[in-house]
Amino acid sequence: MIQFDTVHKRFPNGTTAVHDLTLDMPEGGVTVFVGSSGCGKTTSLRMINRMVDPTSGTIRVGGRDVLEQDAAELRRSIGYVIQQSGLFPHRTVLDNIATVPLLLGWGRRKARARAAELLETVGLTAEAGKRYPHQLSGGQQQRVGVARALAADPPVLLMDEPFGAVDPVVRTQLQDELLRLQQELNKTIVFVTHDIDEAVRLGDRIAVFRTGGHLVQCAPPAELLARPADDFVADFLGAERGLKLLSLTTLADVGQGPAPEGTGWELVLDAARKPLLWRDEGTSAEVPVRPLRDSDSLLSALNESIAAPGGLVARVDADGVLTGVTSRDEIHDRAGLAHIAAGTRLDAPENAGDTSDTAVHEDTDVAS
Ligand SMILES: Nc1ncnc2c1ncn2[C@@H]1O[C@H](COP(=O)(O)OP(=O)(O)OP(=O)(O)O)[C@@H](O)[C@H]1O
Repeated sequence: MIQFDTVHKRFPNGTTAVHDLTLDMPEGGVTVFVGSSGCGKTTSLRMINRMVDPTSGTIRVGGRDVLEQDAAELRRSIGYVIQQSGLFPHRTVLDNIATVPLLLGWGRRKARARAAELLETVGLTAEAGKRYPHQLSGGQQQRVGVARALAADPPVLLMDEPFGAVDPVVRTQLQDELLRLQQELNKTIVFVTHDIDEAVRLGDRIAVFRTGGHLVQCAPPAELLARPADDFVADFLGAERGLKLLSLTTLADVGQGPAPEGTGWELVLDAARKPLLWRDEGTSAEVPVRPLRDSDSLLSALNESIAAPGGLVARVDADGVLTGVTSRDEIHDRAGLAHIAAGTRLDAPENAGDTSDTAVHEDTDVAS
């Protein structure tokens, strides 16, 4: 859907922001750009909708060279979300969302009906639509920003640190919303972030840049975490990259057995068989329990198995009813398998063709 072919951007002051970038972004996927500050992520993103034009090279969206299209028209056909939401302060939320449909000549009634529908899609009430942006929280404003970008149903969405300015709890909620929306809408999304955890959570593929606008590696999150192309990528992913990898595997196929009864730590259930707490039979000491579902990650399970007395994790179904317990050892074993699977994926015969776009550059041409 989006193709960069040896794209170079040098600003008039001599700064090379993007260095010979070649990268394909498939339709319906989320590609996340990460890298240290000033490595060219935003410039690369902004060249897609011609807010910045490349010095050389070609960018195609849906097969068409962006430089052959009218810049304003192109921008209206591509959704764009930025960190501070970029909403018009003197227009109501509803009118903000209706901006692009109105520019496209949809007519006021149809544009507002579409805006009202989108308010609901991003989890806001109709009442919020009548307010002005400053009357909403930061997280709500970001939701409006996403709704506005989706208003004309563009196939491509560019998101530049859209959740960078909200607290971690709201950030997680917004990420969940985006994942839910993406399942429904299947847009081609390019997402810029500083936060590697956000990248791992949201990305189908992660492109790691380093200073001077060099792409170092582009690969699916599991592959990136298991097989970083070089020390730069490994350092960027952090010392806990092994744990991050476990956040990508769910508990679903980890075995479970009956909860212990009669001796040591016992799992106390309510009348509906929902876990309440762990209680020590001998001392009557009580410890809280955090039951996990099949969709929870191996990382959450490992965390809970360390915190839980006896190293047992309580497993529940979608209604919160106990299905069994899993031991710390079983979780460890599955974690080891997840690492082996991710680390050897490319060596498997059926994957003989390398699926990653890895470009390790030797020169260190930083901004001059
Ligand atoms: N209009 C401009 N004129 C001159 N230099 C620019 C301009 N815009 C960006 N740059 C420079 O280009 C380089 C890449 O900037 P860019 O904003 O793309 O990086 P980034 O990876 O998005 O950074 P951050 O993570 O800090 O937002 C930086 O050195 C920046 O100072």
